[in-house]
Amino acid sequence: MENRQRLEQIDSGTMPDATAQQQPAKGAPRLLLMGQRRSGKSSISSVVFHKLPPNETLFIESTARIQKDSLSSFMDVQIWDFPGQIEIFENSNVTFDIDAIFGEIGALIWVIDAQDDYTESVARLHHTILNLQRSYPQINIEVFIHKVDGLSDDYKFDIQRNITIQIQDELSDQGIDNAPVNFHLTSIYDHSIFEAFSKVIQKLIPRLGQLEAMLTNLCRTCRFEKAYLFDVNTKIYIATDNTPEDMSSYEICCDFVDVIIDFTEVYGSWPRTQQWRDRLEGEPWDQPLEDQVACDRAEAGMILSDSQRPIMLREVDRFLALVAIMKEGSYDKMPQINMNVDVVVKGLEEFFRITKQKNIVEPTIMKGPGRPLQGGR
Ligand SMILES: Nc1nc2c(ncn2[C@@H]2O[C@H](COP(=O)(O)OP(=O)(O)OP(=O)(O)O)[C@@H](O)[C@H]2O)c(=O)[nH]1
Repeated sequence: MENRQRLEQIDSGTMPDATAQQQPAKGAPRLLLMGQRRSGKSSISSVVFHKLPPNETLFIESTARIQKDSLSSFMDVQIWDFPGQIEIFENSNVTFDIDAIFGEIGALIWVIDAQDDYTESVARLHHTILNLQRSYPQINIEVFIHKVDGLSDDYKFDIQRNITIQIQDELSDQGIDNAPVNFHLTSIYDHSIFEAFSKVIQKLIPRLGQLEAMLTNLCRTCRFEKAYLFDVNTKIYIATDNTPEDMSSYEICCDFVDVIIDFTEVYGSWPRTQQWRDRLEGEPWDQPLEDQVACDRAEAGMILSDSQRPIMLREVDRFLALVAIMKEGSYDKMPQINMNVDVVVKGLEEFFRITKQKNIVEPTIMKGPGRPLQGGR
């Protein structure tokens, strides 16, 4: 208890924007950002969760205390950003309450600066994994090999191979062969950081397989190339169909979400005047407006000029949107496509209504040292 209080005294800082005012949701899975000083932890958190333009991270000051942040979206998540100099397991000045940090954890994200000498960071990561394996063997450890912008593909993959082999060899020397450690190449200057976070968050979603099956079926029936379910505020995709991963599709869909959000922020929404409505319902359409629109939610469409492929966005709820890239020539089938999308959107709504309720009824799903979240991949 004393340790917990001490921890709370150390970590009273928050991020400088509106979401930071919220108290971290109790029982919400926690993502811990750890790694060496200046490896890019605060930048990652600010770019992904606070939309800070990457160039402005140059002015972020070094973190002196644990920064706690909470994301209230389709699911509540806490993000704890640790100062690089804090050594949790062997600290002669402060004893940390390890259970207060690692209980209820969703994942530990270890950030390694790929543009710097990473020997010490890898040694600390190894030490951390060994300590966690004793009490929390199921905690997902996600290693972000970060700042890979400006590095050639060969060099990036060399670094990834080196780090992976080093960690695996050292762990297997200690008799640990199946530690849940995953590696991602990331940079805040492109979409790779959002993609990596998407993969981390997806592991926290109960029954992810059902979501993927819904999107896979939708792609098959509507002949979509790719479909993503986006958390619109962070551009994290929380599910996609089962066709092979395709970074360029994800980038296009991310940019489309950005355009729609920016457009909405600038122009907002406004009620139609009666005069405007009369014009829309008059000649040559002669139908009530409600019968003319495909759905009663926000939707948007655009044709990609590179190959005449339409891209569509449909709001699911205030946090989520379905974004799909269609095949060339799909415009002829729009009525059918709209009907199918309607059904899937309703299904998605129902899915989140049920899983949210379940998580409230069964709080133990997200508790317990190192317990995996139910249904995680
Ligand atoms: N080139 C490049 N620089 C990055 C990237 N991410 C962060 N940086 C830069 O790295 C520097 C350190 O970033 P911080 O986010 O303060 O690092 P930190 O890990 O939070 O540092 P501490 O708070 O000291 O632990 C900043 O100048 C960032 O602009 C990236 O993906 N690529």
